[in-house]
This record gives sequence, C-alpha cells and structure tokens, in this order.
Amino acid sequence: MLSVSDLQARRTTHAPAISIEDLSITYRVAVERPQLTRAEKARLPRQDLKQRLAADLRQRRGREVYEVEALKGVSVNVMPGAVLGVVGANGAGKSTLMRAVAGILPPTKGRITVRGRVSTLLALGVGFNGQLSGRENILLGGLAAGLSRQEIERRFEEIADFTGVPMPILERPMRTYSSGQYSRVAFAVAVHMEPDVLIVDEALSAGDAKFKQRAEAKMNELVVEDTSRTVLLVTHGLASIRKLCNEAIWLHEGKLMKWGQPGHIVRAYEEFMGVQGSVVSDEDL
Ligand SMILES: Nc1ncnc2c1ncn2[C@@H]1O[C@H](COP(=O)(O)OP(=O)(O)OP(=O)(O)O)[C@@H](O)[C@H]1O
Repeated sequence: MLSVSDLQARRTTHAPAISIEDLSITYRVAVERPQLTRAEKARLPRQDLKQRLAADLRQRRGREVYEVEALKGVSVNVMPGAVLGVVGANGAGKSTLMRAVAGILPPTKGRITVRGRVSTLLALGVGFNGQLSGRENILLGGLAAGLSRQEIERRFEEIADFTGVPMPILERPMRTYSSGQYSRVAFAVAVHMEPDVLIVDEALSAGDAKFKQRAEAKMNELVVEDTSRTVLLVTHGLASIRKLCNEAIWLHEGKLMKWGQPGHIVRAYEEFMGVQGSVVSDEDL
C-alpha cells in the first residue's frame, strides 16, 4: 500500500508544470479618434450617408472601443521537463499565450497554473527599463525572477560576459542600445536565472550570427542537457521545433488546432499553410 508521502511524491511528479484550462483572452482596445480638419476630411474616400453618420457619432464620442479575441478556449498541459514548441501563422495568438503563462496578461476566461519559477524571454524584452543601464537591468531582472541580491551579484560577471556587450556600454542607459545589444542582455538575463519554466518567444533570431550561435548552444544546454526544465518555445523556425522540442502545439486564429509530436504538428501546419519541407527554416531568421 502507498503511504501518504508516496502519494504526495507521485502527485508532485505527475502534476503538470503548466496547466492551461479553457483559456480565452480578449484584448479591449480604446482608440482615440483624431479631430480631423476640413481639408483632411475632404481627402478621405467618399462615404455614403450611413457611413458618414456612424463616423460622425464616433467622432462625437471621441473614442471607439473594439475587442480582439486572441485566444479562444485553449487547453494544454505541459509536464515537467517537456519542451513544447508553439507554431502558428502571424496573429495566431502565440505571444498572447506566452504572456499569459508568464503572468503578464490575466485570462479573460479559464485558468492557468504554473508550478515553479518562470523566466521569460519574450521578443520585446518586456520588463526592462530603458532609462536604466544594462548592469542595473540585469540586477533588477534577477530580483524580478526571484534571485537574492547575493545570488545575482555572484552571477553578474558570467551574465555580463555572456552578453558580449562591452562593459562601458553595459553602464549606459538601455534606451541607447541597438536592438541586437538589447536582445543580448535580455537573452543573457533570462537564461541565467535557472528557471523551472523558461519561455522563449522568437529569441533565437536575436543578435548577430556570432551571438545566435552562442544563444543556440545555451538553449541546447538548457533544453536538451537539463531535462528537468520545462520550456515553451515559440518560433517560425520550424527546424528548431523539430530539433529541440518533444511536443508541439499549433494555434490558428486563437484556437488550438493540434497538439502532438513536433514532426506531425510541423507537417500539418506546413500543409495547412501551403508550404512544403520547412520553407521557413532557421536559416531564414
Ligand atoms: N496589445 C494588443 N492589443 C490588441 N490586440 C492585440 C494586442 N496584442 C496582440 N493583439 C492581437 O491579438 C492577436 C494575436 O496576436 P499575437 O501577438 O498573440 O500573435 P502571434 O501568433 O504571436 O503572431 P506573430 O507570429 O505575428 O508574432 C492578433 O490578432 C493581434 O492583432
């Protein structure tokens, strides 16, 4: 018979690292209507009476609100140690899903449970403050990821070294960085936090050829060599999905189309998109 601690251990080992249940996310966007001059109005295409009345009404209200259903009832479980690839056309909802798992976007409906420390490597390097230096952002990034000040200070040299960004530049405000330098710092911070769950959104395309190689080697170390880490990998580089992932999902217009082995998912996605044999390869990134 199993003891309580056996049961607890079993539950811990079998609990998903990420569970996403019936997740829907709707963005509400308020657009301020600009006040047009008579000359600007005259330049707009001719509208019929109904369109003119509707436009006048919007203009008088001063703003318009519209909604985008970016995710519609998505359910997926990711077990600890899994490397889940996420594919889908532009606007499919991939980044929205990543932001939701990272806790940046609250679900409109449904539930997300993440077990362990999450580190995000999102395309836009969210969380960095452009007014602060690279060094300060590295320290703050570490604190935000739950490391102690001593832990970050201990790792600072290694992180700074990994970025390959020269020290004098690391002392300057990040708003002065080139996009590649910015990505290098974002990547270095995220991969050195030893997270339980690592979210990588199009980050392998960051940086120049040399950094890309270093980033890929680091990803390999994090993903392939350390099998305890759970990884979500969003990329249009389908070869990476085949090479690094052991599971994949395909999103389309906010819906989960398929979930299964990376090879099957990539093939189904390519067929749907009308491209063959990884036309969109990593070399194109
Ligand atoms: N902040 C936002 N406000 C309003 N709509 C948004 C916002 N961010 C994304 N969207 C919309 O939500 C949908 C999903 O966008 P998302 O960025 O998640 O797609 P994606 O699959 O990551 O696309 P891509 O491959 O182009 O990066 C799109 O229709 C997009 O226009």
